[in-house]
This record gives sequence, structure tokens and C-alpha cells, in this order.
Amino acid sequence: MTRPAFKRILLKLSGEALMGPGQFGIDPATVDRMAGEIKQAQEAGHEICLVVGGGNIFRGLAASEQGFDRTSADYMGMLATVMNALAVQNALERVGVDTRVLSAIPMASICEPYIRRRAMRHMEKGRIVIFAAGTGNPYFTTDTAAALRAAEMSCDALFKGTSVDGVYDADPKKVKSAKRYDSVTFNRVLTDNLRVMDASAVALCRENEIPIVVFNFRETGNLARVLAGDGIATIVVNEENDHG
Ligand SMILES: Nc1ncnc2c1ncn2[C@@H]1O[C@H](COP(=O)(O)OP(=O)(O)OP(=O)(O)O)[C@@H](O)[C@H]1O
Ligand SMILES: O=c1ccn([C@@H]2O[C@H](COP(=O)(O)O)[C@@H](O)[C@H]2O)c(=O)[nH]1
Repeated sequence: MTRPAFKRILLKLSGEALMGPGQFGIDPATVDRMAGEIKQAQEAGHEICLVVGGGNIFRGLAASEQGFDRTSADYMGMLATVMNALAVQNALERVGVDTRVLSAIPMASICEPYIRRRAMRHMEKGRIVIFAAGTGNPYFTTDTAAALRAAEMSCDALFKGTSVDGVYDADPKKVKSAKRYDSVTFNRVLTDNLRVMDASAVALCRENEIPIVVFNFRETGNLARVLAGDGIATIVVNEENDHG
């Protein structure tokens, strides 16, 4: 199936994708490989900004289920995304890509605060902007931050690089017979409660007509393939623009 090509994209890297073969934390070889692929995508003419998750280090909801105060746990999760953002920045700069980390929670000694117009300016200058600390608010996730920043930065699409190769009719890690969609509507994702992405992120993309492309970023070369409009992925769109 051939999908449309997108110029300006927001790439959401799930924290889990940064673990590589490990069960926790950051695998330097995996982050380096991803940085190389992101550089290649930029050289192919794509304007890229990134939102990095934190699930490889800390998830607020899981911690609150074990007795942590939810708000504190969510702030810890947001801090985890800053660590991941710095790791990705470091890897990108090692391969010669100019980057800026902008945090939704100001941390003046570490990175810039998130200011939309500054982010836009960085992108105009050809830098890769890495958005850290999610939305800056507890009770959200980095999926919602990705949808929000994609809208704010006028991105043509949100690419979710994760550990599954698309959206399935059930969680493929739990249901062996689950079937993958090539293309699916926002409404179906929401009504069938397909949990590859948060409902709030999906709704935000639906309202702003930002297609979501879900692909497996654990496989080498996949980013280039899906950006070129092929490769294994699922595109989530509004019915009326369905590319399926
Ligand atoms: N219908 C579905 N189709 C595809 N994946 C699904 C579906 N339902 C649940 N999932 C699960 O969604 C997960 C994808 O989300 P991901 O692991 O990237 O989480 P995240 O919260 O975005 O990132 P992080 O790892 O940073 O917490 C996969 O682990 C997959 O098993
Ligand atoms: O806007 C946000 C974004 C994230 N969080 C907290 O961070 C962790 C890690 O993010 P993931 O999206 O799960 O990778 C998340 O579990 C939340 O606890 C937040 O509070 N607000």
C-alpha cells in the first residue's frame, strides 16, 4: 500500500523503543541507530520535531497504583522524559545534527523552556527540536503531548515510533490472532478502544486533521520506509480523507 508523503512531521519516540533489547533504561546502541535514521530522514527533506516518552524509566500511573501520590509520580515521569530527550539530543549531535531540547517544565540549567515561537524559529533554521517533559501537566502522557505539539508546530502528520508495527484490532502483545489495519479511522480507534495511543491524543489529532502513522521503530530502516510512503505501518485518518 502506498501512503502519502509528509513534509513536516512530529516523531514520537516511545520510551520503550529506547530500551532496545533491554527491559529498562536507555540502550546507547539503539539510540545511536535511531539518531542515524532521523538524520537520514532530515537529509531526505523532512522537517522533524520529536517528543520522547518516559516509559522505559518511569510511568506515573503504574507508580500511583503501587501507592505513590499520582501527581508526584507524574512529575517523576515527566523528568524521565527529560533524561531520554538529553540522550536523544546527545546521539543526534554526535552524528552532526543541530538540535534543541525545549522542556514544558522550565529547567534553565539544562535546556530551553518551551516557547512555541522559539520552537518554530529553531525549525526554520533546520534544527531538530526535541520536546521534553510532555505537556508539563500531570494526568497526561507524552502521546497527548505529541498530538498537542504536532498541532502547535503545524505538522503534516504525527509518526508514532513504537514496539508494534501498527494498530491492531486488539493488543497484539496479548491477543495472538489480532489483525493489523493498514488504515483505520480515528473514530474506530476511539469506539473500539484500541489502546495503541491515548484517547485524548487520538481525539486531538482527529479535531485537527493530523494523520497518525504507527510503525515499529525497533526495526532498522523502518523510519525511511514509512516516510517514503511504504513499509509496514498503520495510518489513522478521518473517514473523509481515508487513504486506505
Ligand atoms: N490495538 C492495539 N494495536 C496496537 N498496539 C496496541 C493495541 N492495544 C494496545 N497496544 C499496545 O500499545 C503499546 C504501544 O504503546 P507504547 O509502548 O509505545 O507506549 P507509550 O505509552 O506511547 O510509550 P512509553 O513506552 O514511553 O510509555 C504496545 O506495547 C502495544 O502492545
Ligand atoms: O504530559 C505529560 C506527559 C507525561 N507524564 C508522565 O510521564 C510518564 C512517562 O510518559 P509516557 O507517555 O508514559 O512515556 C507518564 O506515565 C506520566 O506519568 C505526565 O504526567 N504528563
